[in-house]
Parts: sequence; structure tokens; C-alpha cells
Amino acid sequence: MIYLDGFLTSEEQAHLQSITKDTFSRSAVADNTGIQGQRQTRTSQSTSVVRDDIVRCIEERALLFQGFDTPRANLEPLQLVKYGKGERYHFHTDWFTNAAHASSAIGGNRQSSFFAYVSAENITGGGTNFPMVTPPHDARWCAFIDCDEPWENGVTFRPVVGNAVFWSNLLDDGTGDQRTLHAGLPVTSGSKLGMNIWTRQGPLSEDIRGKD
Ligand SMILES: O=C(O)CCC(=O)C(=O)O
Ligand SMILES: [Fe+2]
Repeated sequence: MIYLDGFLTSEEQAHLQSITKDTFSRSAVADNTGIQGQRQTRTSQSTSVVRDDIVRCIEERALLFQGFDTPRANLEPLQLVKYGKGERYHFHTDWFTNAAHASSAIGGNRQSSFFAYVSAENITGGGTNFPMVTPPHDARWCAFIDCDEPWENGVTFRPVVGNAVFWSNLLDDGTGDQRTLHAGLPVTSGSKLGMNIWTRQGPLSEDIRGKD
């Protein structure tokens, strides 16, 4: 996993908020049969970000971070996720456990994830917890991770606005890495806005990605 301090500028944070205003709806999740629906396990609201020059610039940053060889067509549309008090996303992996969801016709599986914090107003709770990741020792990390979390709970990233966490979802053989299990912990007060940037193994069609 890689922690990114200052992944989004404050102008980008404000822009993402303004272009997605009033576009959020209750987040869907696929169940183990691959069917999308609303679940108690994900109570947030989400929206897909429509591309403009600033969004393209963020997409380009996410692609270049992964090297020169990641094609733009492998990126899913950016997704914003909004949580109010009591809302959360239970433990899950971003990679699909159902093969039907990861077929090459639809870009394969999710190779990598960025989760960026776009806004956090008067927030308590709402960290991103990775129970199978060993917490780092250096106290400087306490600005970014919850150092009060019991060691056996793994790592909880605090929702620090502008920052992002990056990780690879798949092992070298293309199978899902179980250690990427994570949750958006309940927001106990205030609100949180996050952003998912998912890169697929292969290209997505234009009807999924939208026009470049
Ligand atoms: O809200 C979070 O901290 C994590 C959200 C998440 O994992 C997701 O939307 O896939
Ligand atoms: Fe996730």
C-alpha cells in the first residue's frame, strides 16, 4: 500500500463537490451472485463523476502514478462516495469475487484502487480500516492513521482531506489479494466525502467509461 499526502488540491476538492452536487443516490453493491442492489452493508450515497478538464487531470495523475503503460481506457469513471452520520461500508474487497463481474469483455478485475478523501466536515469516525495490514510503528504516522486503534485491528486511515491511499488488489497471477479487505468505518458525527479511482486489468468500453 502507498499513502499519498496531497493527492488532490483544494481547488480540485471544491470542483469535485460542485460538479456532483445533487447527483448522489444510494450506493449499490454486487452480491455473491453478481447482482447489484442496495444493501445494509453499504449505506453511503455515491455518484459517478462526469469528465471535464479538471477530472481528466486527476485521471491522468492516477494513471501516471501506475507507470507509463496503463491505458486510460482501463480506468473506471471516478466515483464519489458520501457518508452522513451512522453511514458506513462494511468489510469488502474492491476486486470482484464473482468471475462474471471480472470478465475480459468488461475490463477484467480491478487491478488497483485509490481511495481519496475529498471532504470531511466536523468528522468523528469514518476512517478506512484494513484489518489484515500491519500498522507501521513510527509515531509520525499518527497524523494519518488512528494510533488509538488496537494493534490487532490492523490499520485505520483517518479521513485527511486531500490525501489518498493506493493499493494493488490483485496478486501477480491475477487472483484477488485477501489482504486488501477493508471497510469504511461508521461516521459517528459530521460527514465525509471520498473518491474511488479503480483501474481495471484491461480496457472498458466507451458505454461504461463515457466519452474521453
Ligand atoms: O469510505 C471508505 O473509507 C472506504 C470506501 C470504500 O472502500 C469503497 O467505496 O470501496
Ligand atoms: Fe473499497
